[in-house]
Amino acid sequence: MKKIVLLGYMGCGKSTIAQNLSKITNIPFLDLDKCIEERVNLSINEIFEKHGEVYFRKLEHEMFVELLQSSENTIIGLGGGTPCYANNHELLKGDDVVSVYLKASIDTLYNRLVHNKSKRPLIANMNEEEMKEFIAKHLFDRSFYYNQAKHKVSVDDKSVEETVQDILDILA
Ligand SMILES: Nc1ncnc2c1ncn2[C@@H]1O[C@H](COP(=O)(O)OP(=O)(O)OP(=O)(O)O)[C@@H](O)[C@H]1O
Ligand SMILES: O=C(O)C1=C[C@@H](O)[C@@H](O)[C@H](O)C1
Ligand SMILES: [Mg+2]
Repeated sequence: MKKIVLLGYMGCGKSTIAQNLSKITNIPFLDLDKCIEERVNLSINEIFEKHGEVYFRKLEHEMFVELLQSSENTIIGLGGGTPCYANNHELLKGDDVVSVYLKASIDTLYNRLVHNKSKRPLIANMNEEEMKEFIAKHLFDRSFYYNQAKHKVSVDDKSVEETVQDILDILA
């Protein structure tokens, strides 16, 4: 069964775009972060605080494998770091996987995240200057993994509808 997998940096719009794509295609959407939270009954912040990032990455890998194995067509929105750990990037290349990297510039990400960081533990405690520097370096480190996706869609200066249309074109 086909899995449409959306990936990219925190704030690139994976959850927002996946929800809208799901409405149009009638393919159910599963948000990996939400699935993890429901599995352990803790928020992402609480998992990081109580158990640390290594534990989170292990759960994230297990849940991603599980979602890929389900027998339904689904849209899966990954966490921002998912492709960058536990060889998860190899799973983006599977036969039944349509993986799409939602590519956003540092400025787009910064502008979206600066007032929206509290639920994102990696940046929650940074000031504005630190955040910009962090996003720039982090995106550079992660780009190799994001670029393993089969398709790439630029999201800068696009509305949600325009980005969704770009993905529909890929699926056509
Ligand atoms: N054109 C756009 N496309 C997508 N999101 C947009 C757009 N314009 C503004 N936004 C906003 O940017 C934010 C993107 O956040 P979203 O939670 O969808 O990203 P994410 O990639 O799922 O992040 P995370 O990895 O942290 O879960 C939301 O607040 C959304 O409303
Ligand atoms: O970019 C990341 O590493 C993360 C992104 C979020 O989606 C969550 O999965 C978590 O906050 C880690
Ligand atoms: Mg999300």
